[in-house]
Amino acid sequence: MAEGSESLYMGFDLSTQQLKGICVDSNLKLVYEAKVDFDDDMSKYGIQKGVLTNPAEGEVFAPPAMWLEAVNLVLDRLRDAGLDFSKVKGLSGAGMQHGTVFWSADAEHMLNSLDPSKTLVDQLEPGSKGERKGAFAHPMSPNWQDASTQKQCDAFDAHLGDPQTLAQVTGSKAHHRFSGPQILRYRTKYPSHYEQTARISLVSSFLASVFLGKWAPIDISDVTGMNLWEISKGQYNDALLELTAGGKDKVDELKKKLGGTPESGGDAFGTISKYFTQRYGFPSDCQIIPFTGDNPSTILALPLRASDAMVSLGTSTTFLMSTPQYKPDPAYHFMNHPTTPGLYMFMLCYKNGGLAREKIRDKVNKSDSDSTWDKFNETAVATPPVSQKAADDDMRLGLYFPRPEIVPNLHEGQWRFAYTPKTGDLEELPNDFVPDDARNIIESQMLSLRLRSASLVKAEFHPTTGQQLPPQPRRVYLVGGGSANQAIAKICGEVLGSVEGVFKLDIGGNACALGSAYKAVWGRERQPGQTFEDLIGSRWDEEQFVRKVADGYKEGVFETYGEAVKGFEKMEKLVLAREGEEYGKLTGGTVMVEDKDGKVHGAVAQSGIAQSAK
Ligand SMILES: Nc1ncnc2c1ncn2[C@@H]1O[C@H](COP(=O)(O)OP(=O)(O)O)[C@@H](O)[C@H]1O
Ligand SMILES: O=C(CO)[C@@H](O)[C@H](O)COP(=O)(O)O
Repeated sequence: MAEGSESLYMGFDLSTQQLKGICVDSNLKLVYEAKVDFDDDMSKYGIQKGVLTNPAEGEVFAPPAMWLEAVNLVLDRLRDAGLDFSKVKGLSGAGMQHGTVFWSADAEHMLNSLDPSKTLVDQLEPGSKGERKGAFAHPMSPNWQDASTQKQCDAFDAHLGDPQTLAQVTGSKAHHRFSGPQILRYRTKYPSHYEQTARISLVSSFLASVFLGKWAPIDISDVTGMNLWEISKGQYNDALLELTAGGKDKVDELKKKLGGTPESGGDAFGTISKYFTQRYGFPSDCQIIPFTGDNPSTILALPLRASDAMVSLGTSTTFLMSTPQYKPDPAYHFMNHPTTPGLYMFMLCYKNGGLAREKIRDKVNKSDSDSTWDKFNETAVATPPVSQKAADDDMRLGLYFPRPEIVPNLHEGQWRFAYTPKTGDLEELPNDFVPDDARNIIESQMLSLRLRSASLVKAEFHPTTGQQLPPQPRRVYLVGGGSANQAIAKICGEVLGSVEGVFKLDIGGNACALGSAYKAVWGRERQPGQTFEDLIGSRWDEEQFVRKVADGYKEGVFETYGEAVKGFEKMEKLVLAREGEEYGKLTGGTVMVEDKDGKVHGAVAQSGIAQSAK
């Protein structure tokens, strides 16, 4: 039973390009939403698409000061829209995963003694206006798009033996953006800043700390995206802490910087700080429910079943499933579920999502300033699957990476191939834009998802005929900015299948912030022992909240893409093998490839560019 229509709950999403704030009532109905767009509203920070870059070192970062400024602005906008903060009984939030924030020793006192007549940024980060005396030991937060830590990643993988073992222990092999390798690099690149760092937050716990008025713990889900947490033991792994901290005797100091992590994802961290009660009128008993990563928060936007998949089309493309199976592998991530012990979140995350699609859209529009999607969509839909006009034609496949990619670990570049399914031949095509790229880039992203999620989906049955169908998701839910796009939805359904079709949440544009708000509802209103799925499921209004936007499984087309997946896998391996030597030199790292006998090994030095591979 809902507590009463007067209770409101807030959810925040601090993502790459925006801070979004929303408000729902106890019945999960969206009542207010507002956002701050960093490029539009915060251009004085010099950011582009929300971040700053240092390409020479592969660094991507953003200033936490900008996020502080955005917190005041988004709350001002919600108040202007009519939100009465005195009704807000609880709030939670999400931060883009894998950003790391370094607080100074003064920060906690500063957070706890803020003057409500002044903005957060003026009090917490006066550093930009003179001597550095602010709340941060380092003015920048390494962003999830950062690729500067290959050396540290190699050390992480090697420390426990190999990438497979690290994945088994922490849920993921070493990744550039994960806090473990990031902290290791930070400690060696900025030793005095590391020394002055009293607390290390993720973006989620950074934002929670601001609302709490003291350092908030990293939650039980986001902590599993750091390459530091031993999932089976529910604690930090000492060997990995030792590597990160630089010695056994430094482990306790690092543990203190990281703070503890409570087991429960629902028990409040405490009540809101008086800065917010006094400045905005929040009630003093408004509870701060654990903030988590944006991806774990997204899977809380609906009662997701184990056979459903979510595809988040934001700056990144991510693929998410909730599953009771823990099957870690270097190719993807497993994390603790944010609310339900015994469940895990399976995730694939690509850097080249929205921005890569925008680049092709700009080519189709023949303009960098026309941000309409109409021509891109018309072209994508008019192009046949994998550009095959007749069944015997070659398939057109490509990789579109304007930024260094995570999956696979490859430097920026574009590659286009013709694949002959009958012979398995791949022939490289000229690397120039052609209009078919509109369809082929969507296919490329979806084929990669299909390839890597194959072991998690199972055979489904046709909803009306009962006929057994090939393994695929039951439903695909699209979220994030790109979910507004009908052509992407259609092609997504054709490639990934999904017996019941492709769906979109129909309650506001932001599933991630919604998931946070639902978490706040659960955190405050659950009965003893009531799971998140149970409470949200009991208040869920399927007809109002969800809309089918495209068909899923289509006999024939799904099988064609099954052939294309084989070519796609081969193409990726070919490009990895070929680019491995150069990439290895650039990053000091290794790239895993498979040889002709199917054995996987690292750093293939294959000079010259193969024009075809059989
Ligand atoms: N109609 C559309 N078609 C395709 N992509 C879109 C559309 N509208 C927005 N986007 C994409 O959504 C992205 C932003 O998604 P969003 O989830 O809001 O971002 P983030 O959470 O990463 O800040 C943009 O980069 C843009 O490419
Ligand atoms: O998981 C990751 C990065 O590791 C990404 O999903 C980020 O969390 C960014 O999300 P968006 O800004 O694309 O929503």
